Amino acid sequence: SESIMEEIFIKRSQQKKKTSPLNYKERWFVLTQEKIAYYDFDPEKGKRKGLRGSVDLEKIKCVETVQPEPNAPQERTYAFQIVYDEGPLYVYAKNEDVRDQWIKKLKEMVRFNKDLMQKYHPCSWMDGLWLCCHQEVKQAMGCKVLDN
Ligand SMILES: O=C1Cc2cc(OC(F)(F)F)ccc2N1
Repeated sequence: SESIMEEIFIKRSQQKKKTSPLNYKERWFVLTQEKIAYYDFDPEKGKRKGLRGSVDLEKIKCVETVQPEPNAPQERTYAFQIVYDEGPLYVYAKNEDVRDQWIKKLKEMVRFNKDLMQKYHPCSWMDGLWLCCHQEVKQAMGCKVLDN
């Protein structure tokens, strides 16, 4: 189905091993009724290229802001997390307004999902541990209660 929102975000790769380097790539994100997908794109032509991945909205368990990583560069200030059954995904917006628009819309679209999280991690998973609570199990229950 047609797109609801589109945006260029930086995304953080999933770090398979705590010793493997993290990398950050600019991707073209497209939100539709059933999924959030991201693509490679040509910045010169402003053209979308290949699909790189997607997450079905029904698999999402949490969409929240996340604290910037320690010493994050300015382009990774406005961070948010999309948590699904395979773990957390980190996305960085160019400003607070764009980030908050996407979080608001994603929350609205997943509000009836089953197994939504009641607690989340306010900091990211990095190098084998949660930077908020220092638990070393990626599936560890969130350490902060979600209000409202
Ligand atoms: O390795 C990956 C794959 C990925 C996808 C993504 O955005 C989402 F949710 F798929 F739309 C955000 C971050 C990452 N990191």
